[in-house]
Amino acid sequence: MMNSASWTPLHAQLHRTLKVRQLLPLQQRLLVAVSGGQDSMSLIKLLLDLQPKWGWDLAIAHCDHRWRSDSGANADYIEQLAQSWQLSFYRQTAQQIPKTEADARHWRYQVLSEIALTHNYDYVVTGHTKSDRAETLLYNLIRGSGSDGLQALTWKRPIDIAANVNNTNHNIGLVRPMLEILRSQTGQFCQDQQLKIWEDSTNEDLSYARNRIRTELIPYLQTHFNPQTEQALAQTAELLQAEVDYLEQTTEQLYQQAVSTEPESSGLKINRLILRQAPLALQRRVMRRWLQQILPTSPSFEHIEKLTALISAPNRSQTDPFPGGAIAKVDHQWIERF
Ligand SMILES: Nc1ncnc2c1ncn2[C@@H]1O[C@H](COP(=O)(O)OP(=O)(O)OP(=O)(O)O)[C@@H](O)[C@H]1O
Repeated sequence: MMNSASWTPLHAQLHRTLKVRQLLPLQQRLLVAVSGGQDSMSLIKLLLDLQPKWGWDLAIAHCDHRWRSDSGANADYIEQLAQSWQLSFYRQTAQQIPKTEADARHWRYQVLSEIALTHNYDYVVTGHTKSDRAETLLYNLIRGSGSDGLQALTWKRPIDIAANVNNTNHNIGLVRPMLEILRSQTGQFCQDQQLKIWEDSTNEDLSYARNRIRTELIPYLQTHFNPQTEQALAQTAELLQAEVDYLEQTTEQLYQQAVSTEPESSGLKINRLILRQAPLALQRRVMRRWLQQILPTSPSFEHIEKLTALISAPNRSQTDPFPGGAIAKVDHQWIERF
């Protein structure tokens, strides 16, 4: 058991968040993703200290992208820490060095889900913070994302199981328990706890946009507009998340009512009379849902708008071809894919 002197306000905050949001139930097997940076180092230390109260079985996973000459030493350091804490340690080294941040992320989640599946972990836990949430929201806002992108980093979602892994009966949750904690707090915590951290210089090389949001845009907004910018953005993300959840549930119900259940149409017809009653926000979402079924790529704003226009267009109206060559056509109350 930890002594009370090492119980800090951050321990209390995380403990409370876990309780209130019911993110990581008692006694579960948790695979904690540790990069060596201040956020995930704080995460593992905090979870380790809370472990006696929750009875989890903790382990560490580290993915070595081989981006830096000292990345092996970073992995060794985390391995030693795991040993000193008597935790299982899983290390995966990239065969090919990922070229972009997105490739690296994709590989990382694949590795994490494979380790979790193979070794029977119920949850993968990452160290994303409130600051990450604020940055992700801004990043997506600038790129023209709708509310789905602006909800920016959810607390909990099922992890995408890699396609090459067959055993999909096992559901693994991805949990981000530190979304109420700021990066400045994890920095301070590592200092106070004398946790050595590995600064991630790859950010500077590979993720210009994200890095500049962090080092230029947020400080600018803090200085000139609102010192609590990170709080404000993260709060917006939190509100949007609940709204998006609600809209998605309603969309699913409407979609199920509107899509044809005739066996020969196999979901390729949708009833526009039903959709006509619905507000535009739901029309767009149902159309996006339908397009996701019938297009090979993810639908763009323009695709969704073209299809939504058919809901009130004259009979026999049709769209231009979508990627993959399909078109959508109006046949009385139906919109059909050809
Ligand atoms: N090399 C790594 N090995 C293990 N876990 C990692 C690694 N890199 C990142 N993580 C995990 O992911 C969290 C977020 O890291 P970071 O912000 O660098 O990733 P990101 O790519 O911006 O996030 P996202 O994956 O959501 O896009 C870290 O706190 C850590 O838990």
